[in-house]
Amino acid sequence: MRSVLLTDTNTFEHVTRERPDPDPDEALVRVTDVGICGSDVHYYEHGRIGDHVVEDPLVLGHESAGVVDAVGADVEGLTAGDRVAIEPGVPCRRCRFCTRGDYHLCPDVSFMATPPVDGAFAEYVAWPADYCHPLPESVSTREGALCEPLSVALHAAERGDVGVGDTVLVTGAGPIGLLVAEAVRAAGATDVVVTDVVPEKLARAEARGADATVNVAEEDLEARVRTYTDGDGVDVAIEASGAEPAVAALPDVVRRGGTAVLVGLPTVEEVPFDVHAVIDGELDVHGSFRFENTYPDAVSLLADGAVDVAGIVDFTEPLDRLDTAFERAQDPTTVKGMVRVADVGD
Ligand SMILES: NC(=O)c1ccc[n+]([C@@H]2O[C@H](COP(=O)([O-])OP(=O)(O)OC[C@H]3O[C@@H](n4cnc5c(N)ncnc54)[C@H](O)[C@@H]3O)[C@@H](O)[C@H]2O)c1
Ligand SMILES: C[C@@H](O)[C@H](N)C(=O)O
Repeated sequence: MRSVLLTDTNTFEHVTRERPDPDPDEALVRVTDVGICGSDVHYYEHGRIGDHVVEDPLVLGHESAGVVDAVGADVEGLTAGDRVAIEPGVPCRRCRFCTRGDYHLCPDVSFMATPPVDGAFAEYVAWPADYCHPLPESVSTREGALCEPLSVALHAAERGDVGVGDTVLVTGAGPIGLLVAEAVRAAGATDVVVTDVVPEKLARAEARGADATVNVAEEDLEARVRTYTDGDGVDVAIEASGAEPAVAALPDVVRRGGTAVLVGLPTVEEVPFDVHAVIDGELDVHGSFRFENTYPDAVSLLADGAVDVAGIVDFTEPLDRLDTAFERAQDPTTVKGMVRVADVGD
């Protein structure tokens, strides 16, 4: 089967590999669609993310979907021909985090495209069948692949305990921020304010229904938020940029008793944070890491038309042009690039 390896920084090698045989509990999936995540681009450019270092050739891509080709002997409920979204993180299923339901916090999770676990820029993937989520007819395989960033967003909205009538600030209008805006809307938020520093990204947020946008390169965020909320601050702020000023601003823009959620990963070691404001205002500050049990909800929301993921896509390239796809993904105005691996999906 065709597969693409990251063999060095900025270097993909197209190779032919043995098609994997599914284990008894696995499905063999013919991959159709893979989204390019910022983390894929980071590994491509730098060969590492923090302590995760690409030491051996690695297949990137963890936002994927496809069509089941075959299943292992013990698999029930999935058959060849089923279209599935592939959940990329499989935990150990035994540790205290797994057994108490927080499987995304499992320290031994195998996460696609995180060294040494191969991802989905390949014709076939063998993956535990219970982490392959069937798609109804109304949900395309492209949308199935984007259940991954949507899951990050749904988990963040849940961590923020976003409820009906809330005013939510989303900092960063990349794929995660735009999908957080969708997720909080689905959770009942009635006012969604989105920030960025790139005008094209803010235009995307506006076109997708943001109630207000703030270009924080030009405007004072705290002043805009105070004006928008009659001086109170927002009920929930979800940080989805990783930018140090956006993280540092959280205590200034959340109302007393409100919630701040940290999704974006700062690239600097330390970020100043006003702890006094957190204590004085009794703010809840929550981290949000990947997701758990979100795929069924993501699929249902897509089937109901309650969220839009396909609209964040800027371009689709075939697997043969993976280098071009990664170059296009690095354009600061790009939100999401997709790779079409096989034309058997929809
Ligand atoms: N916690 C998790 O599980 C998880 C999962 C996926 C991604 N992430 C992280 O979430 C962040 C967002 O991911 P993404 O794929 O959308 O990234 P992205 O880089 O595509 O988008 C980030 C956006 O933030 C904007 N930005 C830059 N400075 C800003 C500022 N000061 N204020 C507001 N916006 C600003 C950028 O212009 C960009 O549009 C990244 O840091 C990523 O590493 C975390
Ligand atoms: C969650 C996922 O999208 C992210 N890139 C990670 O590896 O954690």
